[in-house]
Amino acid sequence: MSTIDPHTRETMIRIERICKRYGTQLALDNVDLTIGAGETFGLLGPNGAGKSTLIGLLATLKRPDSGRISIGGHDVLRDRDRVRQQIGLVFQENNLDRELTARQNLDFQARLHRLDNPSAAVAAMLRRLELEAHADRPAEEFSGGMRRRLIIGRALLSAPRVLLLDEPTTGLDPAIRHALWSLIHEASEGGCTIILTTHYVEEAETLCDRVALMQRGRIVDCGAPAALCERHAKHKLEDVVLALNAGG
Ligand SMILES: Nc1ncnc2c1ncn2[C@@H]1O[C@H](COP(=O)(O)OP(=O)(O)OP(=O)(O)O)[C@@H](O)[C@H]1O
Repeated sequence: MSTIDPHTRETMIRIERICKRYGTQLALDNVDLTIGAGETFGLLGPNGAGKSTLIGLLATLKRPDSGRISIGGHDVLRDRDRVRQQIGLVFQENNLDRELTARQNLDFQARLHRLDNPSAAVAAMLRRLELEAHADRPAEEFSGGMRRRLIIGRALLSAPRVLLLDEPTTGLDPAIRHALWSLIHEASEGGCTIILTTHYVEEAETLCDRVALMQRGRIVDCGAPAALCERHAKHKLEDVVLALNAGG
C-alpha cells in the first residue's frame, strides 16, 4: 500500500470501455478503470474472470476488440514501444532462462534496457533480492521462492513506472509470500504504480490501495478494501468476495 495521498495523484493508467473476445468467449466486457500514479491496484476474481487478459492488454501483448488503454499518457496500441519502456512485467509462468545464472538473467535484462552501468545495477539488485550468495548458480537450481524473487527483481531492474504482476505469489509458502510482499511494497514506496492479480484476498488487502472485484469479464465493484467491506456490510474482504462469487 502506498503512502501517497489518493486525492493528489495524477492518472497513470486509463482503461476505457475495453472489450476482448476469444472466439465467442467474451473475456472482458466493457471494462473501465482509472489508476493513479503510485497506486497499488488489485484485480480479484474467480478463475476465468478476465484478470490475466486485462494484464495482457496492459502489457501490450494482447489487442482489445474495442476500447482504449493509455499508460503514462501513451496509447498501448499506437505507442506500444513507449508503453513497453515504462512497464515491468511478471507473468504467472516461470520464464527465466533456466540455464543462465541469476546474474546472467539480470544482466540480459539490464542490457536489453540499455542501463548505464549494467554490472552495478545487477549487483545492487542481487543484494536487494538477497540472492548475492546464489548469484552464479543457474536458475534451474533455485527453489520456487528464489525464482519468483529473481523474476520480480528482473522486472524491477529498469525502474519501471508501472509494474504488472500476474499472480506473483501463487503456490509459495507464507514466509516466502511475505518476503515478496516486502519487495512489492518497496517498489510501491519508490513511486512505482503496481497492478497485481491474485487469488489471495489477504494479499490484496495487505498490498493494495484499491481492488477491483471481477466476474465474467466485468468489474462488479471497485474501491479501497475497507470501503468495499463497509459497502457490502462485511467485516472482511474475503466475505465480500465470497458473497459476490456466490451471487449474494
Ligand atoms: N487464449 C485464449 N483462448 C481462448 N479463450 C481464452 C484464452 N485466454 C483466456 N481465455 C478465456 O477468457 C476468459 C478469461 O480468462 P483469463 O485467463 O483472463 O481469466 P483469469 O481471471 O485470469 O483466470 P485465472 O484466475 O484462472 O488465471 C476465460 O473464460 C478463459 O477461458
